[in-house]
Amino acid sequence: MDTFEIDSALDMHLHLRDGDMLKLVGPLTSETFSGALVMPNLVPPITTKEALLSYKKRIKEACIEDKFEPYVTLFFQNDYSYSFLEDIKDDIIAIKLYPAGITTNSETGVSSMDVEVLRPTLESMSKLGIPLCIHGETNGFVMDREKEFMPIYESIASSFPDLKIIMEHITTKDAIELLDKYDNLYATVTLHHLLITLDDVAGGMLSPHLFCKPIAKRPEDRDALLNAALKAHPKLMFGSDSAPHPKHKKECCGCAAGVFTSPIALQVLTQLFEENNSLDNLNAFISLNAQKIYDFKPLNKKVKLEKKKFVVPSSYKFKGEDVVPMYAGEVLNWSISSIEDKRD
Ligand SMILES: NC(=O)N[C@@H](CC(=O)O)C(=O)O
Ligand SMILES: [Zn+2]
Ligand SMILES: [Zn+2]
Repeated sequence: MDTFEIDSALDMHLHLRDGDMLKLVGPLTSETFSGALVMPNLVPPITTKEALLSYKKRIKEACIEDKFEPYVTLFFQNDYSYSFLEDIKDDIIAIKLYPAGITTNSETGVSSMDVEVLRPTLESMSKLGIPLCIHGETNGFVMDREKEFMPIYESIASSFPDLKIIMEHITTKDAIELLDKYDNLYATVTLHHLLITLDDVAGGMLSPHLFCKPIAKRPEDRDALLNAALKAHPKLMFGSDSAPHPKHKKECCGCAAGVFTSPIALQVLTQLFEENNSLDNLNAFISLNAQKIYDFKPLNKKVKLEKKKFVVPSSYKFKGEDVVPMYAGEVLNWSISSIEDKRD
């Protein structure tokens, strides 16, 4: 097969940032994706309706208007009242919970993952039907953080059976196995975690552009993630976790965590699914599963890809911003050939 069509691609975990960085990366996602779930970890994080609506407006201005829907989220706090959540419910797709200090801009996240501490907000979310997205890592040894978080997912899932819980950017076989144990547990997986292991990050020369949280794991973890994605496991969605940081914050001492994949995601996914004879499942993985899990209908946007070499730019620049994508300077087998969009 030399061409492939993706119907209404959705990125269910995306960092669009703000200011000039938003103006740089917004168009790169909105050109080809129909919509994206946008993470709230700005500085300060999105915790009020005012901040949420004005961020959504800035995203729409930065992106190609009318062709892209940003599904915005709120940063989880323990003290959100029921009436506040009831009022904001229709403006958000989910609420994102970060353990304090576990990743970029999560300092004001929750300091305890005890279900009883989280109960008031989770109870309101459950009653109002607001899904909960979680960055699931403990502060244990870096390779074990996600695995150690599994009992926490289990206690939330069993305490709130009506709450939809999304394990964000899963990186382990353990998380894949947990998916099937609870009806209300779902997950996103990134492009890079389908491709790399810790060896690619630190096994040879250090690759700062592949450094992210959670850190890439073992080959058996990557294989479990890839198998589930290739068969379009119905509880698994594509979420790039494309997380741009300025080049000088990646290529330095104290490298920021995050891999920037927005401009290459569709091409590389097509290549990966083709190589594994699974192209028939790609539209489910990249769009249909998310539509079912979150229960919405995206804007209609068709992207055609063709088997033609695409040289990944060495970096993307706008004003003072300079961001290096995954596979910078390398050649991909697939490229975008046309984009057709129309509103339903
Ligand atoms: N994934 C990352 O390594 N970084 C993300 C935050 C996150 O998703 O944990 C970021 O905002 O930079
Ligand atoms: Zn995260
Ligand atoms: Zn993220």
